Amino acid sequence: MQPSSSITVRVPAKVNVQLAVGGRRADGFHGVSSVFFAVGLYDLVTVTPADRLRITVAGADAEQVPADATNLAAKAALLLAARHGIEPKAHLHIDKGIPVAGGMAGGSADGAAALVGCDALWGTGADRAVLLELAAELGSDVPFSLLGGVALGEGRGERLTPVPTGGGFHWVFAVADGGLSTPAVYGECDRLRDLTTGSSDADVPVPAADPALLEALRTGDAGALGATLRNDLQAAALSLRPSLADTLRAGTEAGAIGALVSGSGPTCAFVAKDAAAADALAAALTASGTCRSARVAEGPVPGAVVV
Ligand SMILES: C[C@@](CO)(OP(=O)(O)O)[C@H](O)COP(=O)(O)OP(=O)(O)OC[C@H]1O[C@@H](n2ccc(N)nc2=O)[C@H](O)[C@@H]1O
Ligand SMILES: Nc1ncnc2c1ncn2[C@@H]1O[C@H](COP(=O)(O)OP(=O)(O)O)[C@@H](O)[C@H]1O
Repeated sequence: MQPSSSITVRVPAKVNVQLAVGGRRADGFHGVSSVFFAVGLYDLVTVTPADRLRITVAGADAEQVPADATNLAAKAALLLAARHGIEPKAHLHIDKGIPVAGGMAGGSADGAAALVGCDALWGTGADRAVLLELAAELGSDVPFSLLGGVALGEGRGERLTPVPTGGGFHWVFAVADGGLSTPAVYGECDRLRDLTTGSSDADVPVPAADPALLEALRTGDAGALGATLRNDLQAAALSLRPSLADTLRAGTEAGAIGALVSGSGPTCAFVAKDAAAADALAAALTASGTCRSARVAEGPVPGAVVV
């Protein structure tokens, strides 16, 4: 394939409609049963030929995103180039639409988008299985950003099985001021478990997917989905950021049919019964003063795709 001048990849955010967290593993990760759900808030990653690897970032909170080799998109480009024994010559421009450090896998999204974009730019022709394997090396959530839709993530979240869904769902996301660190939230989860059980690992049940939640997804039943949302990191996120309780309450009082912290937070996610209810809920959340902004999104949507 001839290298083209510029390739743009669109990649969605995620919310975990279930995040069941097991005990710490020997490698420091936690076993999870994570039902990932891709929603229509997007980053755009544009890959252009260059004489070396360059990263630029624009969009909301761009100044909080590293424009160096620690950026997950840069790591993805370096990994793919090393795999094929080529120089990582590309300019990766990231346009952030996904809240930064918000529990919506924005960095993972950019890692997945960079894999897809660089593979297309360099004509390396990696097949899906190879991209998924490289994605898992980059981070637990990166494979899902490639796949999109709805999927059950096991292991540390990287082993994916698609989950069938019976239609679209309407979401509102309350974006907070400032982020939360994912390792800090897992650490707080362990600390809280230590306090209550004396051991954070021994008595923690092996996480498993909730059949009622899978059925709600399969039938497209928003009310049943709202009733079965679960996030084992929520108590830890609330412990580190108590004001999130006000956000969750504001959304519930404004008519949300389900509410939870998205992943490690601090973004709060709300299920609405239809598009009009989602708009009304977003307006009420904005007026409540309990979040920086409220954004409406539908899902599920596909993973990283060249546009
Ligand atoms: C919590 C979740 C929920 O989907 O995402 P966010 O809400 O932050 O986006 C994920 O588990 C985050 O996945 P990701 O952000 O890819 O994490 P990684 O880079 O693999 O790991 C970062 C750190 O998080 C902790 N970690 C991550 C995954 C996991 N199953 N157990 C863990 O304990 C570890 O401390 C690890 O060093
Ligand atoms: N491309 C990227 N976009 C956003 N953050 C990134 C990126 N690459 C590295 N990071 C770092 O990862 C941290 C977590 O960001 P992000 O992936 O948005 O949040 P979360 O892990 O909560 O979903 C950020 O604070 C930032 O320092």
